[in-house]
Amino acid sequence: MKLVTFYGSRGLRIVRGEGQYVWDDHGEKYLDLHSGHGVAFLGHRNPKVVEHLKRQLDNIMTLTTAFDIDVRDEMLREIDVLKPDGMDNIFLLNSGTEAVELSLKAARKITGRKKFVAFKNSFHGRTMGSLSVTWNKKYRDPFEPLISPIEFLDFNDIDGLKKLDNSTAAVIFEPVQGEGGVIPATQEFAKALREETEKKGILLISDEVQSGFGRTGKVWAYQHFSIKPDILTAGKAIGGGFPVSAVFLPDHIAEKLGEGDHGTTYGGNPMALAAVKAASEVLKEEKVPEQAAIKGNTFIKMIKEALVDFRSVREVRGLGLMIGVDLRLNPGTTIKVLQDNRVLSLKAGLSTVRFLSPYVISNQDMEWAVDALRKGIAETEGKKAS
Ligand SMILES: Cc1ncc(COP(=O)(O)O)c(C=O)c1O
Repeated sequence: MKLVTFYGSRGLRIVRGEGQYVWDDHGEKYLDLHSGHGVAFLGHRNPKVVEHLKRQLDNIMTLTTAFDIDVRDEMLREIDVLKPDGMDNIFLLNSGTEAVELSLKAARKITGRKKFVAFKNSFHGRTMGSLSVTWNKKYRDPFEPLISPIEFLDFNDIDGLKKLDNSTAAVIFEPVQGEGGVIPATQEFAKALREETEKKGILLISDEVQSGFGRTGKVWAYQHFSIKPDILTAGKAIGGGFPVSAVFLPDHIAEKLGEGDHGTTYGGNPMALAAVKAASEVLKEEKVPEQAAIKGNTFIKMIKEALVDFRSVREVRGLGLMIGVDLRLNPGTTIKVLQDNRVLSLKAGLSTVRFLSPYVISNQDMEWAVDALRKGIAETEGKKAS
C-alpha cells in the first residue's frame, strides 16, 4: 500500500519531538522552524497540552456537539478572554480550509450577496471554496470551474480597493500573507480595507489560520492594525499540535446561522476541546504573544545583521515569529543547506525562506539558525560563507 502525498519528501524519518526540536532515526537533533506548517507554535508535546489530552483520552474521545460536556464549557471559559473583539461565538472544525469554507458560507448567507474578493498571493486552503479565493493559479487551474464570482486585488494597494462594489459578500485577507511570501499588510492598507468594506456593507474575514494565536506578537494578527474584522478564522497553533480549527463570529452573524447551515462529524470533539482549552491556558500563563514579539524582534534583527553582505537577499521581513527571508534566487538550496545543518524551514511564495518558529526558541537556537542560513545563502550564491 502506498500513501498518496502532495508534498515532496524531505528525506528525514522523524521519531520524536520536544519543544522546538525534533529528532531523526539516527538520533540527530533538529531545530524545527517548519513546525509542521506552523502547527507546533507552542512547542512539540507542550506539557500542558499533553497532560490535558491524556486526561481526556481516559475519559471520552468522541462526542457530537448535540450533547453537553464539561470540557466544552471549560474551553469556552478559557478562550473567552482571548476572543477577537466583539466575537462572542466560536465554531470548531478540524482544519484551516474548513474554517475558511464556513466563513465564506456565512458571508453569503448573511449578506445575500455572491461575490468574494481576495488578494494576489493569498492562500486560504485547498478545498473548492477556499481554493477559489487562493491566488496561485497552479493550485486552482486543474480544478476549474471553482466558485464564482471571485476577484483578486493587489495586496497593500489602497487605490485598488476602490474596485470593491456592493455585490460583494466578503473580502477575505491574511493580515500577514503566509504561503504567499510572509508579507505583512501595511497599516494604511488594513485601515483603508476596513473603511472601504464597512462603507459598502461587505464583511471582512481575517484569515488567521497561520498568523493567529500569538505568532505575530499579538493574540490575533489584525490587532496590529487597529481594525476589527467581522469574521476570524484560526487553525494550526490553536490546538497546540492537535488538529483543530475555529471560526469566530459576532452575535449578529451567529444568530442568523441555524440548524442545517453547516455541520461536521468531528468538529468540536472532546479531544479538540481539551487541546484548545490547554493551548489557551498556555497562551495566557506563558504570555506567549509577548514572548513571540520580543523573540521575533531579536530574531529578525539577528538575521538582518548576518545577511547584510549577501546580494541575493532582497528583504528580511515578518511580524513576531512569522519571518521570511526573501531572496533574488530560488530558495530551494538554502532550505536544503539549512536542513543539512539541522535547521528545518519551509518555502513561501517563489523566493522566500520561511521560519515559523515555536515560541520557546532560545537565543542560542537563533544563532544556530542564522549560522545555517548564512551557509545556505552562501551556497545558493555559489560561494562559501566567510
Ligand atoms: C492563511 C491560511 N488559511 C488557510 C490555510 C489552510 O489550512 P489547512 O491546511 O489546515 O487546511 C492555511 C494553511 O497553510 C493558511 O496559511
